[in-house]
Amino acid sequence: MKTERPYRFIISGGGTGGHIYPAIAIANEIKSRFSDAQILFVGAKGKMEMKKVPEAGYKIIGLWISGFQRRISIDNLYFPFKVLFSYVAANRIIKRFKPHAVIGVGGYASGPIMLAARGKKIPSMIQEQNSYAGLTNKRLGKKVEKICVAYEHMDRYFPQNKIVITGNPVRKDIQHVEKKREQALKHYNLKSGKKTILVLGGSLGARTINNSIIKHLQQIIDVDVQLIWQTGKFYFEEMTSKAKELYLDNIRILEFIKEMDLAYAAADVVISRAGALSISELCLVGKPVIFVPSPNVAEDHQTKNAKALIEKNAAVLVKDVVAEGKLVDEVLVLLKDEKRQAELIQNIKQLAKPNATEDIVNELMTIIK
Ligand SMILES: CC(=O)N[C@H]1[C@@H](OP(=O)(O)OP(=O)(O)OC[C@H]2O[C@@H](n3ccc(=O)[nH]c3=O)[C@H](O)[C@@H]2O)O[C@H](CO)[C@@H](O)[C@@H]1O
Repeated sequence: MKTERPYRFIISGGGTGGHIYPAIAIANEIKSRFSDAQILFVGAKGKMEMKKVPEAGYKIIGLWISGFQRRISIDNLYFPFKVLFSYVAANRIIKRFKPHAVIGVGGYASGPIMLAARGKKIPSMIQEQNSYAGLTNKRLGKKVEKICVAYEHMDRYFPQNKIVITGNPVRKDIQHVEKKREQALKHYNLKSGKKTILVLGGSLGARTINNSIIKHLQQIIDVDVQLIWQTGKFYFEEMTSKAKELYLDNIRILEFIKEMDLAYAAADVVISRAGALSISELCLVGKPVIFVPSPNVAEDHQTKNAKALIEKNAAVLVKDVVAEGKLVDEVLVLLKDEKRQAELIQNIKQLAKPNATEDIVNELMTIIK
């Protein structure tokens, strides 16, 4: 394998922020080491990465690929063709771009590109964000050189000798939010004398969390705390129109948060889905958090992600089924209890992996040598 520079890497995957942002963090770290490196992203047509990756300054090619729907769907008729076409397209991309290595971050596009890379004996690596591995990654795990993971016991899914525990790559600006509180409150036009709750529903938003907040919004308004509430694009209009009737001086409702560093910096306590990247970021920023894991993900993996923290007394868990009844009560209790907050902050910070991105790129360099 020739390794003369400039290096060329393909990063494949996407679908949600939990796959896209780690991919961008890895790309930025490669660029900071090798400014002449060429990086090509490969995603799925129509998915979030086709917008977010170019916004981050990288080129992306979209494959015609999607998952097999578990419910009966007309789209499933196309599925075998999509697999075939995307595999052919992936081979063409690999042949033209001639990468030194391919990194798969999960999501539909990972499969065809990683398989095409293996067919051409190009070194490849998986970055698995969750405490659970999906079917595609489990299969790919047998074929790749390295698997960078964020949780212990991943040998349940992958060959032990390929696993390296690095943590998840987190965007650089999220790593140092301590000094940004005043700037953050100003950004959201909120007051520094008041407590602030940040509500996050993962990159796509979370219906149960939104319903829990809207149902008890008056309770939040009554205790005079501030709210930064990310609804996700599917729920934004519904939530803003329902909230309109209330007095909203302390409430900021947002479809999607671009400046996550400022959102974290402004927060005293956080309510969040338990997506792997949100968890890694919350460990780094060290905030008291109540997790409401999504029950709608493969093998209930968000509950497993969250439990890894709950077992260490590093976060609070409210199950999705009971959230509408008790989430707002729980967050208001936590907001008053500074002793409990301090305990959670201390424990969650212990789980942070601030060097994850550097360690992943170190591993990447070993597979091309
Ligand atoms: C519904 C679903 O399939 N969720 C999965 C998806 O999560 P999903 O993409 O929802 O969530 P994650 O928590 O892993 O990551 C969210 C990312 O989006 C960013 N963000 C979020 C909201 C916002 O307004 N602005 C913003 O920038 C966060 O800072 C974070 O970097 O991938 C994760 C990683 O494989 C999985 O653990 C999740 O189970």
